[in-house]
Amino acid sequence: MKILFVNEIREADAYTILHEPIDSIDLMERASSAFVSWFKENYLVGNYKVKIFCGLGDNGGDGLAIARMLHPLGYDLEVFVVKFSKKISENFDQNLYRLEKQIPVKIIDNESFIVNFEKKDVIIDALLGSGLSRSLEGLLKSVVEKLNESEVPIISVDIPSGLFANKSNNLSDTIIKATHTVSFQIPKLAFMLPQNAEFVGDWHIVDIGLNEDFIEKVTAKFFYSTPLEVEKLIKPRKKFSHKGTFGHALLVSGSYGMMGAAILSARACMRSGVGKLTVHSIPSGLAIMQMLLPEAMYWETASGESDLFISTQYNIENIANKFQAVGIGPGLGVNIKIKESIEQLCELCAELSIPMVIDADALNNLSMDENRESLSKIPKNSILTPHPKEFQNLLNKSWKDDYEKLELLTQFAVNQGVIVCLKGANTAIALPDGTIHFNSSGNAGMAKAGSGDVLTGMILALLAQGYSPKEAAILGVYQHGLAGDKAAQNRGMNNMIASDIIENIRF
Ligand SMILES: NC(=O)C1=CN([C@@H]2O[C@H](COP(=O)(O)OP(=O)(O)OC[C@H]3O[C@@H](n4cnc5c(N)ncnc54)[C@H](O)[C@@H]3O)[C@@H](O)[C@H]2O)[C@@H](O)CC1
Ligand SMILES: Nc1ncnc2c1ncn2[C@@H]1O[C@H](COP(=O)(O)OP(=O)(O)O)[C@@H](O)[C@H]1O
Ligand SMILES: [K+]
Repeated sequence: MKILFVNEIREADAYTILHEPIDSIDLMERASSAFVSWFKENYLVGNYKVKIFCGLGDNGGDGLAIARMLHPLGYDLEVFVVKFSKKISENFDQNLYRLEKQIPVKIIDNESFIVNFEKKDVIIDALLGSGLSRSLEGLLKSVVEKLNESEVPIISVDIPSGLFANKSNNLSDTIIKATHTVSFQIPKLAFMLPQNAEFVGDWHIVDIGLNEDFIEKVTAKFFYSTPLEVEKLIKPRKKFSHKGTFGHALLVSGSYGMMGAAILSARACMRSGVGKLTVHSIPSGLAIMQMLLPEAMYWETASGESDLFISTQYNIENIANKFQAVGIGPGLGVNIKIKESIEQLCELCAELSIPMVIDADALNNLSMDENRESLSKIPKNSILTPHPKEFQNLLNKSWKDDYEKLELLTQFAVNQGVIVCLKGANTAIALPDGTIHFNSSGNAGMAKAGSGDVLTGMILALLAQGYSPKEAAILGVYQHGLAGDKAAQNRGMNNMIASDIIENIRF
C-alpha cells in the first residue's frame, strides 16, 4: 500500500472528484460515513457520551458530518466548533448548515472556555487534518491542551490535530494525543515513526473510494506492506520438489558463550522452508548444535582457531556450487580477526554472486574502521538487518529525528546498493531503488534478546530458496512479526521469548 504525501492525497481527492465524478461535499460524506462505521463498532451507542471538537476547514467539516450521522443512531452528542480564524471552508459551511437543522452547536471562541469531562466521555478530534500549515498556537493550542488533559479516549479524524503528516514537528509542539486515529484510505508517513507514537495511538485505515487508477500512477517513495500484499509473495511447495529444490544455506554464527544466537538463527532458518542448512562455527559449539538441532549440519572452524569465531577456511571449493545463500552475524563477537573472516566471506560471495544476509556483530565488525572502508566489501543487493544502534555504527553518526533517520537510511541503501532492514516497530526496509517499505506485523513482546537472530535465520532460508533479496526482506520481516504476534497471543507480550517466535513461524 502506498503512503502518499499531503499534496498527493489532495491530488487524489481532486482527481476522484473530477473523474468519478463526485461533488467534494459528497466525498466528505463518504469519508465521514466510513469514520462512523468504524466508530459505532468500537464505541457502542449507549455506553458513551460523545464530544466532537471541530475546526473550520474540511477536517472540521468531517466532524460536523460525523455528528449529523451519529445523532440518528442514538448517540448522546455535544458538538463544539473552535473559532480560531475567520476563514472557513465551503464544505464546513455546508455541513454546519445541515447539522444545525438537527442539533445545536456550541462555539468556543476564547481561551477561558470550560468543558467538563466525565468518565463516560469520548472525544472526536476534528480540529485540523492534513491541512495543518504551522504549529498550533493561541486558542487551538489551548483547546488541544485541555483535550489532552481530559483523561478520556480521543479518536482523531484522519490525523491527530497538530501533527504534520510528512514532516517533523518541533519537540515543543502541542499535538492531540489520540487513543485511535481513523485515517482516510492512505496511511500517513507520520504514523510509521516512533517519535509520533504517543500522538497517533492505534491507527486504522478506512476506505473512502479515492480513484485507484490515480493512486496506481503516483510514484511513491514510501510503502506500508499489508498482509494481503506480502502473503502473495509466498511460493507454494511443488509436489515433486526435493530438498535440493529449496537450497542449501550457510549460517556463520556463534562463539563461546553465544551459541544461543546460532541455535535460534539456525532453528528459525530450518522452520522457514530451507532444504538444507550448514552452520559454520567454533569447535566447542558442535555438540550443542547437534543435540539441539539435529536437522542442521555443522562445519567447525579449524582446530587451533580460538573460541571466538575466526575462520580462514573460505575458498571457491568449499563455497561455490554448494551454498545458495549465506547468513552471517548473530553472536560472532567483535575483533580484528573476526572482521577479516567476514570480509573474506563477503568478497567470495560477491565474486560468486551468492546472496547474503548480514546481521548483528557482522555489522559491528564491518563498522570497525574509522572511515568505514570495510563497507565496500559488502556484496551489492545484500540484506543488512541492523537495529538502530547498529545502523548508527554503520553510519558513524546519529540523527536528530525520525525523518532524518529515514533520509540517512535511503542514502545508505542507495549508495551502498544494499537492502537495509532497520528493525523496530514498523521495521523500515530500504531498497537500493530509494523506496522504503514499512512492516505491518510485530509487537513489543519481541523487544527481547534473540528476536533479531530469529529474523536472520528466516531471511537466510528465503534467500536460499531463491526468493529475490527484496522479496526475502519484505516477506521475512513480515513473517517474523506475524510469528511474534501469534507468540504474543499464546504467551503474552511480557512472557514470550525468542524461541516462541520460532515455534509460531507458519507460512
Ligand atoms: N478534500 C477532500 O475532498 C476530502 C478531505 N477530507 C478532510 O479534509 C481534511 C483536510 O482539509 P483542509 O485541507 O481543509 O485542512 P484542515 O481541515 O486541516 O484545515 C486547514 C485550514 O486551517 C488552517 N490552518 C492550518 N494550520 C493551522 C494552524 N496551526 N493554526 C491555525 N490555522 C491553521 C489552514 O490555513 C486552512 O485554512 C483531511 O484531513 C480530511 O479530514 C475528507 O473529508 C476526505 C475528502
Ligand atoms: N516494539 C516492537 N514492535 C515490533 N517489533 C519489535 C519491537 N521491538 C523489537 N522488535 C523486533 O524484534 C527484533 C529485535 O532484534 P534485535 O534488536 O536485533 O534483537 P537481538 O539482537 O537481541 O536478537 C527485530 O526484528 C525488531 O523488529
Ligand atoms: K484531526
